[in-house]
Amino acid sequence: MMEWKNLDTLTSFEELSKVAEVDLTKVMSGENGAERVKKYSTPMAEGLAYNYAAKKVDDNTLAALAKLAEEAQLSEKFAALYNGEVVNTGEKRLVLHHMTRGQLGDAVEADGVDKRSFYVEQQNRIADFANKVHAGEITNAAGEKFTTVVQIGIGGSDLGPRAMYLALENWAKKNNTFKMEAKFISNVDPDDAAAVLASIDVAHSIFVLVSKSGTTLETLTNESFVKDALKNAGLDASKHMIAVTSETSPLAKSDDYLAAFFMDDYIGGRFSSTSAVGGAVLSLAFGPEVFAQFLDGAAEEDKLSLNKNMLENPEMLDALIGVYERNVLGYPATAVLPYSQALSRFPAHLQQLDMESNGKSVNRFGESVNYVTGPVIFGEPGTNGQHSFYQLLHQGTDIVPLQFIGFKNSQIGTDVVIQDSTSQQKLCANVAAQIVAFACGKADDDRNKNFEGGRPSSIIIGEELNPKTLGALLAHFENKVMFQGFLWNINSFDQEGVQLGKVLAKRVLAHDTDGALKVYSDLLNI
Ligand SMILES: O=P(O)(O)OC[C@H]1O[C@](O)(CO)[C@@H](O)[C@@H]1O
Repeated sequence: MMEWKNLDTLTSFEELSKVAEVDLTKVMSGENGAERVKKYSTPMAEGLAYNYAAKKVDDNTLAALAKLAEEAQLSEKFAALYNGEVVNTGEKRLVLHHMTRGQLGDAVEADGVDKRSFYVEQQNRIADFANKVHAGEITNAAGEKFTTVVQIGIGGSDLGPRAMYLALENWAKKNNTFKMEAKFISNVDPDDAAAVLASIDVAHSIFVLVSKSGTTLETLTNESFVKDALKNAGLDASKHMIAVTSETSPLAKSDDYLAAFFMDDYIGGRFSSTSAVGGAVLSLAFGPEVFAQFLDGAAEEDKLSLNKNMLENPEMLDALIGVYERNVLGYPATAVLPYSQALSRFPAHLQQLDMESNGKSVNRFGESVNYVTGPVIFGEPGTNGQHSFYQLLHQGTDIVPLQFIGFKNSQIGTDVVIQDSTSQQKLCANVAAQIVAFACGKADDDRNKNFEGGRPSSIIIGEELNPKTLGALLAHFENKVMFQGFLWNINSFDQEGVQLGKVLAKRVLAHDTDGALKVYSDLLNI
């Protein structure tokens, strides 16, 4: 029988906290280190590998983590999720984003339809629409082709799709699948929309309004901003806009759009990159085949997440090690450090994915938990981060676990040899150096120059960032976050914590304020 229990009630968690802490400075030095790097690695989909040699684990820790995975019933809970149980208890919803890229278990019927068929139908509709735009069958009023796609959305309706677009932009150009440039408007700051509009040719732009709820203030404001700009340019806004929303949202039945594509309430915003939310902009930008490859990569990684053997399930393993670091070793944050410029917005996407999902202090039954949950997530691409916040990571008073991502090859392939190495080699040399520097440190009599070491990291390594490896990478983190939510016994699929600020902002705009809120409103001239 499946039981949802708090982490601190599990015997295996108690046992885990008694396992001796691994001293990375010892185990990662010399031949020991070489052996560990070869041993502590597990294959991911699409030729990626999750290497955890520089984590504070050994066979004893791993055995304790495996027991924890079993007692917490991680595989059973994942099965309950993809087989259509109401796992999102807060909102009383199913959680079906995996179905946008495959069928992991039973067919799930909801709202009177088979959900997998529904998501595939939307993908097909988007593919057909994108193909017609690329072929010049759907054009602007003057019969000219659209050249630019602009996504209007915020949170999950922006971060994932934007990060994925940037991740594949240069790959698509190099592989001759680049169809249209994409831009994104998210912030309600008027300078965001104004700057994007000033940078494009509106007459040849198609706008994708993305809002699952159809009620998000920022997105509706930016829609009006864009419609105004189109009107001022003498254009019919409804001929330049499509919508991605849920069938129950106010946008669904509007005549304001050329077409509407649907997702539903069973796909959380931050888990929506593989739904129509990412599908529309990515299919328009790179073609539906590229989007399909991205889905294939995610589907392959999802299959690995089914593995009951933790050592062959990179997502479960990553999640368990993260919980060990957070709840036993007491580390407060996690840095995501892709050594790939194309992944420049990937950490921002993971921030929402992880922190909006697992930033909770009550369990799935609404009771307070007596342990810490989701860590603070931040990150920047390497090597830029090295010249910014790595000082604190190497010598600061907090230990921050690190998640490196690196690829053997660049996407564009243009490179230069300076001092006997290419830029790509320099990039990769840096990530290798950082892992060892963080783990082993370096003793120095001058305390200011001393590196304690013992700072854990993992790395996901691949040949190249392409649609399939990107899909696998995305699914890895989505599933990791989900497994951690199961371990903490929290609901990773709602986000009540964003509501209070929205309510107060409405009061400010309605001039219904007193006390501190009134004074801040006056100071900001509202
Ligand atoms: O797609 P929507 O409904 O506009 O929501 C956008 C974002 O707003 C949030 O609900 C938070 O306010 C996110 O979870 C979501 O990704």
